[in-house]
Amino acid sequence: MPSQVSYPRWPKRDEAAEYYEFPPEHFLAQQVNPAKHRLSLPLSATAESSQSNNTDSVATTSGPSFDQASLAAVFEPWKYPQEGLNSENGMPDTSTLAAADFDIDVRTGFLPPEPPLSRLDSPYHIWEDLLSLARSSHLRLLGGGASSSPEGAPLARRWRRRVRQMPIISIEHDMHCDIRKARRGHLVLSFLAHFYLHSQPQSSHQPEPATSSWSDFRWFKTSAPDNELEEEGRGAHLDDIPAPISIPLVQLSEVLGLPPILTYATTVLWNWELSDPARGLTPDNVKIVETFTDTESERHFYLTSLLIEMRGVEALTLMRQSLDEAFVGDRLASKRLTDYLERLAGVISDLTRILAKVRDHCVPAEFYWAIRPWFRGSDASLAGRGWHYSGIDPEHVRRNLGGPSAGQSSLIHALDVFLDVDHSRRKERLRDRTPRSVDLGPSDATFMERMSFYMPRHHRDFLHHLRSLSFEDVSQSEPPTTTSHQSGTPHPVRAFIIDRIGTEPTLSFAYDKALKALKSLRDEHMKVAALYIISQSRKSPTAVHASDDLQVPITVAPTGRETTLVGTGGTDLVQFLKDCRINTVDAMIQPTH
Ligand code: HEM
Repeated sequence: MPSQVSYPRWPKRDEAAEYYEFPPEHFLAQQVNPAKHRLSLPLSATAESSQSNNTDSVATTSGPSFDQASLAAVFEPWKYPQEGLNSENGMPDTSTLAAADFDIDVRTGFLPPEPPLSRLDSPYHIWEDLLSLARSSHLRLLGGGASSSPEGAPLARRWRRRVRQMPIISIEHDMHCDIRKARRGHLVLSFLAHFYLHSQPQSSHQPEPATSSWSDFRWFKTSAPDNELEEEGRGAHLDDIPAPISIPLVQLSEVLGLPPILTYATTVLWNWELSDPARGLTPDNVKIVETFTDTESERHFYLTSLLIEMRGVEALTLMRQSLDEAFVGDRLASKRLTDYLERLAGVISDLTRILAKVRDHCVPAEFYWAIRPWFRGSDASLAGRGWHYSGIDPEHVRRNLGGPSAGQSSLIHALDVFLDVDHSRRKERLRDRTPRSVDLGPSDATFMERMSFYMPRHHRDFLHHLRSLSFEDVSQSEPPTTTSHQSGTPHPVRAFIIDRIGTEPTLSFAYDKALKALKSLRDEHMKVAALYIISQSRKSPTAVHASDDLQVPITVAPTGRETTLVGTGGTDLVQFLKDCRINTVDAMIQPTH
């Protein structure tokens, strides 16, 4: 008997939501007891449901920002499910943290099946209030320098004091066992942490306000310590996350399996709501909730990734079906696998088109100078010493964590794992590897491996599981001639295809086609990175004229002309992106096709 493991159901059309034990036939159970059965799970489920109401939304968003006609073209012919998503109506119930699952939904992929909460109620409303207040308190990067208005700096300073003075709220009221609250809590606290740290002036004193304003009375009439200005001036609070944020943030991070910092999951996967709850999750009905700058550029930046995740749901389905076929391994399976790989190439091309459209509403200079610096992680703290989590870590302990990056998208990692793109450069390839300009040889912890640390625990587990899948035990009668894992364990899809190069050339052609599409995605990504980061770094921040509110001091971004550009996750950017592309090409079976 196979060992019994509980996973979420990939729901059929009308099944009730529940967790169940994988049948031994399913590819996710084949590790323990393979049995040759073809699975015919539906491509997408269409359960009917109603939408949860988000009437308490505090969204600061405008409508969807993609050109809807061209967006529709990208999402055609695949139809994103129109139905609402609710656990009462045939959806897997991911609302409990007790579920041993990969938290991947058949209709929403790595996105939660229900819209994320857009506001927490008592007692956590205090965090929400401070987040709302952050927007009206003139918080500027590095204190705003000369661009700050006379009343701006004291307002911001008082906001930071309020953060330090807020009560420490236990997550044990109900947040630790409610995943939607836990996600929203992580989002709010990590936004607060980044607002708090990155709005502090890095040096010298800020000008005092000429007069008191109405809001001074309303929010801060009780205290205005004289030494506060001096404290911030000498950097007393730099790189220090106050206990009212750090304690619940670290606790929630443990619950969610995330580091205590802003991540891709926080800014994208859990940062959306529906314009019209009745219409369900569709590309033209989703909008971003939280931003640092309240700009269209920032919303569109997150939205681009969100739409990629949505379109990627079909890729996950195709991967699952392909693995089923590779497992069955008969002639019909080869035909089906060829078809799935061709379709996967089409989906990846759609991802490329969505990525390219980031240019439509995200202004490069705004992104580089006014938005991206808010993402800085503690590994890029200007003082270069990491962040201290007060109330959690001893005084001398500093944590070095990277800021959010779409490199943390489990979807792109899943594509790499499924197609056997090897970023560690440790596996055997069919040909000599393409040399890199700086060949560092195999690495133990590649950037991509490190990035998985920034994914929610269940998604990281899913990738680990996908990586460890092998049908070696069932194919002993027909052992693969080529191994692709360092350990010698055959990669299920690649080994299947390589074994049939001579007899079924269309199969390897389709596999390479999917890899070519992934390479094109990386080509486009490099163009985007060149536009949004490399070329901006060569300009002056004074070129940012988006609005007075976005004016940033010259010290805020990496100094004007960096010799080695560093990504948000701390990588040598150009070299790294080139390497990712090289590793994609190296996975191809017959790249000259
Ligand atoms: C304006 C848009 C974007 C810019 C400027 C940008 C920039 C970057 C940078 C600087 C890196 C280096 C890693 C690091 O963060 O340290 C990176 C990596 C990465 N980004 Fe983006 N990115 C953008 C959009 C996206 C989107 C929408 C996705 C897909 C959801 C994405 C997926 C990735 C992936 C998977 C990596 C890891 C390297 C790779 O697999 O090729 N990026 N990006």
